Amino acid sequence: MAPVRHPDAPAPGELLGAHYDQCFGCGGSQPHGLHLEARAAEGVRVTAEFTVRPAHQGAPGLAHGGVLATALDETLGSLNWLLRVIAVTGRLETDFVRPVPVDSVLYLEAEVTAVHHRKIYSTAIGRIGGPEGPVAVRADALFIEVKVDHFIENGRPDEIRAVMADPDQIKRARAFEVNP
Ligand SMILES: CCCCCCCC(=O)SCCNC(=O)CCNC(=O)[C@H](O)C(C)(C)COP(=O)(O)OP(=O)(O)OC[C@H]1O[C@@H](n2cnc3c(N)ncnc32)[C@H](O)[C@@H]1OP(=O)(O)O
Repeated sequence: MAPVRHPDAPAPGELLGAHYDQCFGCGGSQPHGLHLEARAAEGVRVTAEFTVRPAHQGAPGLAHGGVLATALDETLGSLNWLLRVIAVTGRLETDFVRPVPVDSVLYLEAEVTAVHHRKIYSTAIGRIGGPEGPVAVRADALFIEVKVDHFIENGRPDEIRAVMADPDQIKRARAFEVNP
């Protein structure tokens, strides 16, 4: 089935903000994290930006492939907020097309292509420098819808309790959006 944008999804252009401040992909409290910023786009699409820092190197002066896969995973994961579905990555298939130098901005675009029961199919592309830049990475992903119990049963109790104690209801909901 074609994906359906939730009526309460953030408006196109709106920054999604971090879903969890300890998230390695988007959280502000991870000094070496990606600090990726995703923005809602039209339909079930997002755009995102991530600046490659020295802490993200694999080879000298170049981004680590696993870090780039994280940027793709994080961007693809943020699509689920537009569907308002709690889901985790089941499969992430990545093409590394071109090396990404430290200090460059990776500009990402992602969209949900189809939904089948609990399965959410999505795709993403990352370009160096901006929307017209050369393609550096691509990914196709399968996210699987889960209940919040997935996190409560599998996560560490201390972190779960800390999130549940947050008086901010939106923050509580978003922490479990994908990966606490
Ligand atoms: C905004 C924030 C962005 C953050 C982005 C970060 C996102 C993440 O990184 S999440 C963390 C990484 N992912 C995980 O930890 C998930 C670990 N895996 C799991 O917990 C489980 O395997 C889980 C929940 C994915 C699936 O388990 P379960 O709920 O038992 O589902 P299961 O019945 O096996 O599968 C459901 C369907 O998905 C399919 N499926 C499951 N896994 C896969 C896979 N890897 N490849 C292909 N198909 C799969 C199954 O075949 C099945 O299909 P169908 O309904 O057609 O028979």
